[in-house]
Amino acid sequence: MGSHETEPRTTLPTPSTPAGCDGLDAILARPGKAVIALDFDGTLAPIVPDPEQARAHPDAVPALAALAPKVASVAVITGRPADVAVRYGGFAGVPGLEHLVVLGHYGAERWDAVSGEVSAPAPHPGVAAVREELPGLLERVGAGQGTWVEDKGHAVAVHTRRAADPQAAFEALREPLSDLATRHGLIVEPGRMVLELRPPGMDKGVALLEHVRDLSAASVLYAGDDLGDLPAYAAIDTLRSDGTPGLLVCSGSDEVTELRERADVVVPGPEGVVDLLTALAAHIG
Ligand SMILES: O=P(O)(O)OC[C@H]1O[C@H](O[C@H]2O[C@H](CO)[C@@H](O)[C@H](O)[C@H]2O)[C@H](O)[C@@H](O)[C@@H]1O
Repeated sequence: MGSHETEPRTTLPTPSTPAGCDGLDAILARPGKAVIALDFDGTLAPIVPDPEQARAHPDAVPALAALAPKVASVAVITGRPADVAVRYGGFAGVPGLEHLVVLGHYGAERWDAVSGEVSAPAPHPGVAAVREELPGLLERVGAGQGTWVEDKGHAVAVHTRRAADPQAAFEALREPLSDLATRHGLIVEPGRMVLELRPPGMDKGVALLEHVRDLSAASVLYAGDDLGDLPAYAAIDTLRSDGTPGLLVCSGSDEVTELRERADVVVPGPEGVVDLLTALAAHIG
């Protein structure tokens, strides 16, 4: 269900694993010590063909705002630049989200609602070099119409969703883009019909671990939909083995199966994520 129905769903799903049950129990037992962390595209925002048109699900911000005052922290951890996620999410100046944190560029950037400021690392020189070489490379490999370059400042992403055959275009670009990234000290981050060339050294797992440990949180929920979320899933494994329970949520799609297989709870896309957040807030009371 979603925005078209009048009653919000308040039934919490039963996690499919004992560890997931422990995670959910721990969040409900001591919500004030829980971190709720979520990816943006595909999790809070429905996937759309044009990345510049992505926006948070209309019920996402109200759901986050209802939950945030009841938990230790709500954080959005995204591959987007932090300021872009804040804009597309509509996260700034929202009552209830005064302490929201957005960790952008896979955790390399941080936006705090408290200050409204973004802290960002120095640019990696490889990004400028890649930006320069990319048009020539795309022409040489015959990347067709519909292949689109998103300049993210600290990274460059090549999208194929709008190509005639998105998956074939994605596969054809994998190797040449990997070579280009390697030559300039970058890595390739594959995602849903996107290959991103970005600096190494940070991922959503590192970002999530730091955030949870900074807050001395006692439990954590992470929701994601794409390959770039797998390090955050691994971070939850680490936290669990250190005695901090966690809940792995997959915002399900047909495009990525890896998360679905590892998740404790699978929900049907951003609409299902919103329902879960709403149910959590209702259960915390
Ligand atoms: O970490 P995320 O918040 O999930 O960001 C990952 C990438 O998301 C965006 O691309 C994806 O969403 C687009 C809009 O729905 C879609 O068109 C595209 O196919 C998806 O891959 C974004 O454009 C990238 O910069 C992010 O890295």
